[in-house]
Amino acid sequence: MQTVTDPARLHQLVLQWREQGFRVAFVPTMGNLHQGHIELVNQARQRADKVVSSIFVNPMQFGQGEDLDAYPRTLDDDKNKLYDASCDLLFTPEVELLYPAGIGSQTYIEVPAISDLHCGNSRPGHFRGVATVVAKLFNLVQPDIALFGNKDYQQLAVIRAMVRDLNMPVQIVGVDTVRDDDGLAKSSRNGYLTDEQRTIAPKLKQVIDATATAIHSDGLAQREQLQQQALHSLNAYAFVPDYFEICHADTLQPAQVGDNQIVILAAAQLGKARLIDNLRLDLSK
Ligand SMILES: Nc1ncnc2c1ncn2[C@@H]1O[C@H](COP(=O)(O)OP(=O)(O)OP(=O)(O)O)[C@@H](O)[C@H]1O
Ligand SMILES: CC(C)(CO)[C@@H](O)C(=O)[O-]
Ligand code: BAL
Repeated sequence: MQTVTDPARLHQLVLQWREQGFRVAFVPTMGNLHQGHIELVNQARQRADKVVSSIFVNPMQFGQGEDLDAYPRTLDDDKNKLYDASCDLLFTPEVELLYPAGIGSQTYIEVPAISDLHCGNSRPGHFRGVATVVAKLFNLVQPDIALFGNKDYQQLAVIRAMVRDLNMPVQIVGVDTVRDDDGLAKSSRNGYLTDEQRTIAPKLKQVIDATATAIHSDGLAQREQLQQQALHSLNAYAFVPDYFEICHADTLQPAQVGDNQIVILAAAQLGKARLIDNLRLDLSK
């Protein structure tokens, strides 16, 4: 596996592959890799001849007071994991090389409507930062396909909308959430949890599952009450919930009676960790 820090060198290498007719898959990450990331690389490996991954803690998607400085940086360990997963090329740019104009002067991409909801409401400018860096990375890597986790459901929706609206020639693939045995979605930020908080953390998924069971038996007429109950349960378990919303799976707007494609989206603070999780439901079945 080759590691490249210079964007121009990365571009040169992938262009050579393209000239040779190789199909290129891309897995962007912020590092501190876990089995969720490795599943993205494994799926990329199955779908392409060459796999490129990036590790870049993107300052543009972090707000004031968020954990940009504290975000875990474990590059040597990450490189070993990517090597073991047969990644071909790792891109680890410096901030100054990826944002030569400076972040404040950088041309940006704003995906309207969907970026302002849920996580975007709590983290203003977050999805502008995500969409912009992903577009920059796509331009450098020029992948045939790019893989993202369904755990970051809204992020995936923002990226799909960007690719559609800007006619980007890349296929976006969503990969199912990899979980610990007790159901907690693997996340780099789980490392912020104390031992006691780690025992509480799986309750987030349990509350989502209980809400799904209620929707399957009673439908969506009680949507707001179900949301309130879920928030109440999370509070009782010592989370500080950010949002718990039962939404249409595509628009991410509040689900209406009669909608079949549903997603339950939740975010909650537990100690220093902001945890997110979600569940897709198909009510037509
Ligand atoms: N448990 C998981 N299963 C599958 N994919 C995941 C999982 N966690 C993260 N991913 C995906 O990995 C990619 C990189 O995510 P990122 O590096 O931010 O990791 P993360 O664990 O989500 O960290 P964070 O705590 O910052 O949210 C994204 O596409 C994300 O959706
Ligand atoms: C997609 C991404 C790599 C963009 O910085 C990041 O938001 C992430 O790791 O999910
Ligand atoms: N996985 C999403 C990246 C972030 O929280 O900034």
